[in-house]
Amino acid sequence: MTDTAAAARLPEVESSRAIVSMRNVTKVFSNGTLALKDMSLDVKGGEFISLLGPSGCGKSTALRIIAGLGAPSSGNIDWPSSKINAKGLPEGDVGFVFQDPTLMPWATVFDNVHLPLKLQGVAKADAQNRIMEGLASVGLADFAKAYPRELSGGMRMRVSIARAMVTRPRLLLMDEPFAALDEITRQKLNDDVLRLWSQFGMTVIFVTHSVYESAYLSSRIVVMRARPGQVFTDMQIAQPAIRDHDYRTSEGYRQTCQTVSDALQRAIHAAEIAS
Ligand SMILES: Nc1ncnc2c1ncn2[C@@H]1O[C@H](COP(=O)(O)OP(=O)(O)OP(=O)(O)O)[C@@H](O)[C@H]1O
Repeated sequence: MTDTAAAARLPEVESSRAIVSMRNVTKVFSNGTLALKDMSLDVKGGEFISLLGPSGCGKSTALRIIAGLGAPSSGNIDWPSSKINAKGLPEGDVGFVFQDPTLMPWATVFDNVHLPLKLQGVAKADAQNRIMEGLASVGLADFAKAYPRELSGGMRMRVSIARAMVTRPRLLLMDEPFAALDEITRQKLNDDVLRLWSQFGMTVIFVTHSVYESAYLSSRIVVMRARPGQVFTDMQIAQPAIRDHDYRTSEGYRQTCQTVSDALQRAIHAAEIAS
């Protein structure tokens, strides 16, 4: 993972056609909490969308509903261009990275990355090339035989990303994946994710609290508000196709951070007025 690789050119947004659409999704939990109200969002192929908002505004709830890890109370999720399985989910089209790497501690790095393919019935021998390619793509080809306890937090997260990518999902969902990591590791992983996005051209929805992270990564930022949780502002981010250390220190990046930060402040204020 060199700086050159991190600075790879980013993909174009494919088309005007959504690969997934949230349509008027409302979520009320069994304890009565209204987590989302009438949330609609069209996600187009090749986009890198950050869901940004204050704690409790429903970012994770929205992501989990898109992933099929929770059902909406009303409204629906449409997959206009995917083959849908019996559970109403797209076949093999979605990968999920959680804040915690959630690796199996008793299994090697290789076996952890094999898991999604194993669940699809792909034997280890047949998966060998794909797993090793996946590990190489996150700089961990030499750690296939290691156990999670032997890795740093950043390396464990890389394994988690390789595992989510091993089925080559069209849509990668990431729920605050780097929130628990130190700033230096976080910046490196931000560059890794941009490089993977460039290499594989998947669509990404990335949940974060960080204005700076969202401004660095995204082609589009959806700012959410709380009480009720819903989209407050939806912004296209006019950034250069190449993002690297120079971009991090540029006036363009500073201005984007300012614009996003202002939108976030307005979203927080709107929720305060409503409560
Ligand atoms: N399983 C649940 N049962 C009841 N309430 C829940 C459940 N999960 C989330 N909530 C509530 O729904 C609201 C939205 O939570 P959610 O985790 O989606 O917000 P978030 O924006 O991701 O927050 P954070 O940034 O702190 O992770 C919160 O009020 C939360 O307490």
